[in-house]
Amino acid sequence: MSVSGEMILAGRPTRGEGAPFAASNPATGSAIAPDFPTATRDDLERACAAADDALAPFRALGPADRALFLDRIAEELAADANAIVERAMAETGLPRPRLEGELARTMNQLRLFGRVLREGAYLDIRVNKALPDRTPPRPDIRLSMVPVGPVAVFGASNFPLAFSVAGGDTASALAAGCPVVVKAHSSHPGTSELVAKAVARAAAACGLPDGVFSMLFGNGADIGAGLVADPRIQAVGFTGSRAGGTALIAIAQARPQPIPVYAEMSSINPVLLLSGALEQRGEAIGKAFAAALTLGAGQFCTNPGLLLAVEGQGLDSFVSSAAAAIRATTPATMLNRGIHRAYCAGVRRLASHPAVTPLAQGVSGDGWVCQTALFTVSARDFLAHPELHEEVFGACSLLVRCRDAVELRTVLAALEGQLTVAIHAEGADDQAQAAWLLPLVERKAGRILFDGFGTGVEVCDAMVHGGPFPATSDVRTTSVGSLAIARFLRPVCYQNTPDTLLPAELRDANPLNLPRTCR
Ligand SMILES: NC(=O)C1=CN([C@@H]2O[C@H](COP(=O)(O)OP(=O)(O)OC[C@H]3O[C@@H](n4cnc5c(N)ncnc54)[C@H](OP(=O)(O)O)[C@@H]3O)[C@@H](O)[C@H]2O)C=CC1
Ligand SMILES: O=C(O)CCC(=O)C(=O)O
Repeated sequence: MSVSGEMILAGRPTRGEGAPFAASNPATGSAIAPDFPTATRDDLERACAAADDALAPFRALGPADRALFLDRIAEELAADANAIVERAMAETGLPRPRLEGELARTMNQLRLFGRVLREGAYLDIRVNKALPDRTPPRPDIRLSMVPVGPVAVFGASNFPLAFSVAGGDTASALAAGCPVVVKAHSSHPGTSELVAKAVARAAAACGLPDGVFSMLFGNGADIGAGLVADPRIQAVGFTGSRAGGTALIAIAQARPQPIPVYAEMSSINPVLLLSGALEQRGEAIGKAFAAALTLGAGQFCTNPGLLLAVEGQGLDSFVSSAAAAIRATTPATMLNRGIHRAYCAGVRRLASHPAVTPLAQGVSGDGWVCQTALFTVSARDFLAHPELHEEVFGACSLLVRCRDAVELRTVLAALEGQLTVAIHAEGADDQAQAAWLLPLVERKAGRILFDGFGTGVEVCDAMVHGGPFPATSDVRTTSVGSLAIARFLRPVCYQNTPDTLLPAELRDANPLNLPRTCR
């Protein structure tokens, strides 16, 4: 399958009529053919109208048939795997093994939601049968989940497959029964086209209504903002910058009918290095930290951007080992000019900050490459300068040196919400300190992990990839793992409803054989 510059408009390959743009190869800075004409307001209108029309028939399909659709998307992606990976390599500068792994993860996510649909627990079916003899009598009351309606998904630049056109947001929204309109990320339009065509082929093969899936090219301020404002869109999935996420939240809140925006934005993922762990294995943790920091040029929202540790010999051995590993890191190509520019500006800001001292820098290079950087600051200065708490997206981290555990806790308390907090602990004293810190850690992050780093999110039932603002805009949810489907469902209760009028999953005979709570 070749890239031709087409969007998917209500299930069909369509050439936009708006101003065209081209992708750039971040390794060379040169444009990659072809041009991608963008969507017009009319295209946006058609995509949203078709999505709205598709809602009822897509819901009526039932979980088992939607599972077949998700499995079929995975098959279509597998059939086009080589073309998708090669185009993504050219558009993102990410290496083949990373993209092959990401494609496999994308297919597994789709299949995971297929399993979720077949198991049926996501519907949280509750049946309270009538109690006519009770005083007062209880009516028959039954609850199930329904799709919220058409969902807008914004592809992320840093995961061109797993968080993009057929990524976790799209997979979980489709699984919930919501038609999806994707606003493609302009950094990888060719990859987006290939993936969108795979989704469209799957939809056609499953005989689904046209409007179940659309994917539009266009800039954020116009097509992106228009999509969130469209009255037919009922929820938004987004991964990207804090500025972008908060802009979309403002648009969604200003609508006559406000809607939820599930935005995953900014996180510096504090790593707490407790004294016992540093004394026992400071050197090994230093090496492991440098590897986690530089993975994918640090372009992960789970990147370890902040280290908190108490001064001492263990910390010294951590620092010398991490610094040596960082000095040896070769420059890696970043995703695009904007992300490279923002990274360089962030590193310059830290380097020129009077309270901050550089500890190590990686090898530098030409072009849009990431030169790894590690800085340090005292806890006192960190607390006095909130601007040091901001994310620098890329392989840059800041070590906060604390006088004692109480000061470390004070620093942690001053931080904003996070996706992850990692704790390195060894021995009884560290365990006791971790137990003392955990209630605070729980308030800060959606995922707490021991003796590791947050990069590399497992896609499974127990995963939480979320957290308090600004990590995400809704602390109650996750964008990775099977619980992500809950973002796109809402409960509906049926009272004294004739059996034949109930959704199949609520009928007395339980024809779909799904689990239910009956009391
Ligand atoms: N924490 C994280 O997980 C991530 C953080 N980032 C951060 O984001 C920066 C830029 O990266 P990028 O991926 O382009 O993220 P952006 O947030 O800039 O863009 C993401 C998507 O949102 C759209 N968008 C952005 N602003 C608006 C707006 N005001 N109204 C409507 N749509 C909008 C963009 O459209 P368009 O580009 O067409 O305008 C794009 O499709 C990085 O330097 C990094 O700091 C990036 C990726 C992940
Ligand atoms: O590490 C992961 O797999 C998830 C990363 C992520 O969500 C992001 O970087 O935007």
